[in-house]
Amino acid sequence: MKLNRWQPLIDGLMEAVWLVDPISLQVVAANAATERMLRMPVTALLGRSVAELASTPEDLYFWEDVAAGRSQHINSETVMRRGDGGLITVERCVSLVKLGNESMFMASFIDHSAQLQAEQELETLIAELRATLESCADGILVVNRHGSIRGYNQRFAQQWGLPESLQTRRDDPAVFQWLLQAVQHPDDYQRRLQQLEQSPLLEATDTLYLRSGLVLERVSLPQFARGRAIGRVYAFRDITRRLQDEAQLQVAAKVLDASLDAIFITDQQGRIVTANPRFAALTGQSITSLQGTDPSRFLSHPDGKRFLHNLQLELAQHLLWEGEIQLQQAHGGTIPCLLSLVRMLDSQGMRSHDVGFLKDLTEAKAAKRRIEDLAYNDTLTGLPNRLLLAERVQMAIQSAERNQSQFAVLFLDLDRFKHINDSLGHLAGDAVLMDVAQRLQDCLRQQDTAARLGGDEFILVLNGVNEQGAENSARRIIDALSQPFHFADLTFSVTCSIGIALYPDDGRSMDDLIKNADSAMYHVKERGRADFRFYQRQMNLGLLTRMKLDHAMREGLREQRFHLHYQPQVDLNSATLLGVEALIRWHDPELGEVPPGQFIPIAEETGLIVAIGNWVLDSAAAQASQWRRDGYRFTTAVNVSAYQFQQADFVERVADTLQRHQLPGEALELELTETFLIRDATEALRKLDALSALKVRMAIDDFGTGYSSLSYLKRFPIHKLKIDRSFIHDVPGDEGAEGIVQAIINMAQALHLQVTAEGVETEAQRAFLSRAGCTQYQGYLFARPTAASDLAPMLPSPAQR
Ligand SMILES: Nc1nc2c(ncn2[C@@H]2O[C@H](COP(=O)(O)O[C@H]3[C@@H](O)[C@H](n4cnc5c(=O)[nH]c(N)nc54)O[C@@H]3COP(=O)(O)O)[C@@H](O)[C@H]2O)c(=O)[nH]1
Repeated sequence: MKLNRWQPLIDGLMEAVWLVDPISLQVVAANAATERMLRMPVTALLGRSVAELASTPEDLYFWEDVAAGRSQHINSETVMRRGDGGLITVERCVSLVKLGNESMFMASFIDHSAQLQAEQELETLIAELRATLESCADGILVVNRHGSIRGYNQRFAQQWGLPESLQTRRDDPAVFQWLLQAVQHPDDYQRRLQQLEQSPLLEATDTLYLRSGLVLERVSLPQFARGRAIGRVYAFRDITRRLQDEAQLQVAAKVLDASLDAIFITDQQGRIVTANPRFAALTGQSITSLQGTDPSRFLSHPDGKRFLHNLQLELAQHLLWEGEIQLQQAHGGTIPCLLSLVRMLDSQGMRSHDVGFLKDLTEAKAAKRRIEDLAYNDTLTGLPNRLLLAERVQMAIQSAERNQSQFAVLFLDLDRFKHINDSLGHLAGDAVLMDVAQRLQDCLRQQDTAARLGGDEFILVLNGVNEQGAENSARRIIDALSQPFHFADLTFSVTCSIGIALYPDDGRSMDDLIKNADSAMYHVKERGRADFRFYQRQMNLGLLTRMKLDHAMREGLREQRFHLHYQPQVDLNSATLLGVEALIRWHDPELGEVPPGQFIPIAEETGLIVAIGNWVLDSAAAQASQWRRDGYRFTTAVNVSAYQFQQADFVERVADTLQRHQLPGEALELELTETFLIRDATEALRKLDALSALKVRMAIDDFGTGYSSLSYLKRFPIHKLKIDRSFIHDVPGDEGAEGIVQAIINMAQALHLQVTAEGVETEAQRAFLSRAGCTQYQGYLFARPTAASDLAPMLPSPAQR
């Protein structure tokens, strides 16, 4: 074929080429490149109409135009169908060429499919990269090696607050300027950028503080292409929150470390994950050894296992448990602690951690105990104070009410305690008080209470005792306190006075009981101290009554409203009058006849007893002197109060009285009580010796009710014992009373003392006393106290004078 001679020409071409007959518009030749491009043999093309092979309208129209002579050339991109049915994009160029003397259309095709695919793939890649870039949580900025911006993502724009206007135009200097003004330290920022530009291979991580408050971590990595650095990628990570969290964690860690509370944190399984140094110190374990352990092994509670069960329930329900526990220590001890256990939940509401806060209560408890001690106990002696005493008395009242029983309140006051303080100093005084407190406690049973009211005043509450029990205790206490006290190298003695009030007869409240016991104690003081006394109703006349009586007594003295009665003291067998006892009487125009048992105690309290006693002494001496002048030789006895006896000039006054009334000393008998002698023995002995020198007789009144000690009877110049009428009242018949009366009589005989029985009212009493060896008596059996003028018939006849 003639066309074949062009075959080698087109076969040598790289592009796919067809030769098309201009008349038939059929393919007359196609080269091997066509075969490769269309994946079909050339033979499948030869002789075929180009219109038939056209795959697009453009190609079809072109070949129609060629056929009509309207066109001879086309060069554009078109689509061709391959042998396998696939379409390829080609750039196709058709021109009419002269080959020798023939004209021929030459169609050449350049396959753009691969390029197009590469372009599409590149686009896809770029799109993917863009999507990746945009989905990245970090801000990304890419620059080329000259520093020009290649791209950045939206996150970057957001982080830096890049305005829309800068994002939509390409203006690198403006963007960089924006970045520069956004940082807090532009100079440092700039310097660092220059360093990075000068060192294209440098990998760096920096922290940038933006003015907006954001903190960005910038990771800068060189970008390589074919082994060469072609630019740099900056990744900006927002670490603001992380820094804040870290800062908060650091603060939290510091707080944990510095906390005075012990803190532990457990995981979901309740195992300790961490604990602070305070918890480690309290438990005596290291933090590492605590990790993984169950904190319940350190917690104990009186409720035992029930406590742990309840704690877990409470935590589950209220996410909080608070209460007092004992913290077990490694060495076996325990510490009282306040535990606050807080449950933390995760975002799903499940148990995440339990945090335990422990406050050591040791000091707080000690302080509380100390406050309670201070509130309830006397600081010096440690004995209960008035507050605690009130509680104890209240309990005693309740118990007595329940059991229909009694209890006793003893008011104890040390005698002349002020002297100890003044002469030996307050340290000695304190030592005595502490010693007294100890001795009192030693005397009491466990159910009793010894309290200190202050100064040298103590209150004792004896539960469930009656009069006898109270008396026994009082005697025991007086005895215990009479034992020598030692301070430094000094030894001295201390006595006390005790007043006793019994519940319910002497008061139904603490105040009443203490007040009445105080009154009774006061009477002990007045009657010579170092003794005890039960409260008697008249002791506590109201203040108004006391003041009224005091006033009336003073007026009575001025207005001579007092007078004396005399009661005979007679020989027990012959009834011969041997003496008389002067007894004061007072008739007040308003109050009427006031018995001495009522006004003498008040006069003793107010001190008026000295004036009254002086008046009695003077009046009795005057009467005795008169009897003396009338030829009678009996003695006249006068009662002397403790306070009166204590007067420094007492002996001189007696001497003066005797002298003024020309009365020999032996005509006067002074009746004293036992406590006078015991209280200040040396001073008492001095006075009694002086009175004895005046020949004045001394009788011990109410004998048997006090100490009744043989030693003082032997030491003192005493002439007579008067057996108290309370013993006489019970004889004959009461074995105890009989024994006491007999013992007193025997004692008096042994000491060569006279003995007078008081209050003899019956013949039986007189007969008993006679059998017992008593020689004298006084009492209603013979005569009541009576005026001197009425005494005449009873006076001894002149023969007996
Ligand atoms: N310091 C002074 N004390 C005085 C003086 N005068 C009296 N007193 C004391 O007052 C108390 C009561 O005295 P009084 O009411 O006078 O009672 C005396 C007698 O009346 C009473 N007595 C005598 N015999 C009987 C009797 O058979 N039965 C009975 N029930 N009572 C009787 O005893 C009182 C005398 O007691 P005493 O003095 O213990 O011997 C009383 O304590 C007086 O001491 C005074 O001038 N100064």
